[in-house]
Amino acid sequence: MASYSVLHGSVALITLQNPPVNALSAAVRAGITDAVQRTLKDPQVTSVVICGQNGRFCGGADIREFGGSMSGPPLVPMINAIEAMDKPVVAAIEGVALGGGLELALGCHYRIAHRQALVGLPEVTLGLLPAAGGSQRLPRLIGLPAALDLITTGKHILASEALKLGIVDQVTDGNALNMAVEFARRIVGKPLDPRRISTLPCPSPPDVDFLLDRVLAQVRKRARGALAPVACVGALRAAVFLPFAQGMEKERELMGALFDSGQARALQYAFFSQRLVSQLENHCCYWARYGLVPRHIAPEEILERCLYALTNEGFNILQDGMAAGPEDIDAIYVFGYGWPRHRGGPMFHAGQVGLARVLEKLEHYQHKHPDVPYLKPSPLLRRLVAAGSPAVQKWREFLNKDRVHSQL
Ligand SMILES: CC/C=C\CC(=O)SCCNC(=O)CCNC(=O)[C@H](O)C(C)(C)COP(=O)(O)OP(=O)(O)OC[C@H]1O[C@@H](n2cnc3c(N)ncnc32)[C@H](O)[C@@H]1OP(=O)(O)O
Repeated sequence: MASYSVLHGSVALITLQNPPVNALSAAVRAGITDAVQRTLKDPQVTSVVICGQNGRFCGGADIREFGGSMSGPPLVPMINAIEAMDKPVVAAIEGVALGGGLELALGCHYRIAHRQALVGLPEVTLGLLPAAGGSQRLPRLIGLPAALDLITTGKHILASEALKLGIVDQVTDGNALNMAVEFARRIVGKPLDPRRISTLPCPSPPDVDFLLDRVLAQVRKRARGALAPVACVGALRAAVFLPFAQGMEKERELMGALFDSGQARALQYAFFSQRLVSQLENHCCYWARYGLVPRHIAPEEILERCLYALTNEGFNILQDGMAAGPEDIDAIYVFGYGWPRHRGGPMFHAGQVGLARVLEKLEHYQHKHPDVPYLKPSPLLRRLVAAGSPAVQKWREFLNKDRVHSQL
């Protein structure tokens, strides 16, 4: 939800309330929409400040809502309505203004931030793009090159850097909310048209096509096969070449294609699983509460059982002749499945770890879990170890010999 109060008899304060990061859930969007209506109707109110509860402006759209059907007022018309207000609206940014949170702030006429606050449009890291007007407003505010950098990387930057880029208007080491309220009182009566970012032209360099093509090539190389960074460049291209309303249409169309993609679902799953893992401690408390003694599982055990079973299956695939050599399997993992390039691929990595060690581990886990077939060491792995664990480049010699024998 969002609370509404009036300070000094004339400054409406809208406070986002959805701990811990004041994400823009349906209830928060409804609260903001109601509060905006109240400020419009209240003749005593001459300016508005939007802030977040507990020193955090807003962590963006509520990612947990993405899985279900959307309810409540949509974000885009809500932000457009704020920008269109004829009373100045100031965002008081403390803690974070990320994703939809920054997009909300970009719909305000001014942005005042605490120096340590973090701002950014990290949607790309969730397989999305900033589709609440962020891809159209940010380049109009700070120019195409800087917007391309922020939106295609999704990085968070400090408010002090955001000030240099022109994203925020003022930073303070003190209380950003107090400063925003004082600022809001002072600017009453100043023209608002130049502060409505959607009405501004999008400043772009003369070699704009060259720049967009170069960034597109870079993002394709950096995140092979990822859809979101490419869509982000497409949305920014629209910001340069189309009027705001048509750019918003393009932003919506591109977001539609991303939203239901397996990539977006996978990245959002990864976001929550990363946080769940860090709550492992709490799971221990849960066990203790019910008087259960959990079996201690070291992180290495989880890693080794997954990794060595994968490698083991690679040896079986090689032996069956389904892949010509270990390089085929490694290339699939590095270029198709994001295996860290600096580890060469699962088969190369097995060689680095030591084939004898991989075999020993598989035997150990097979002994503990005899019902798991993937842990039964591959005959090829055994033969390679017996032959003194040759380097990965030599494995083909063993394979060819095996395959000739098996065809006789
Ligand atoms: C039309 C579409 C428009 C816009 C699209 C978007 O806005 S997509 C969302 C963009 N925002 C983000 O990607 C920010 C994601 N959050 C973070 O990066 C961090 O959580 C943050 C805000 C920097 C805070 O970090 P911190 O380390 O302090 O906390 P933690 O990450 O552990 O998060 C605390 C709990 O909050 C939950 N959470 C965070 N952000 C969101 C969110 N946007 N929606 C829903 N929930 C969010 C997080 O899961 C943690 O929950 P818990 O149950 O405690 O594990």
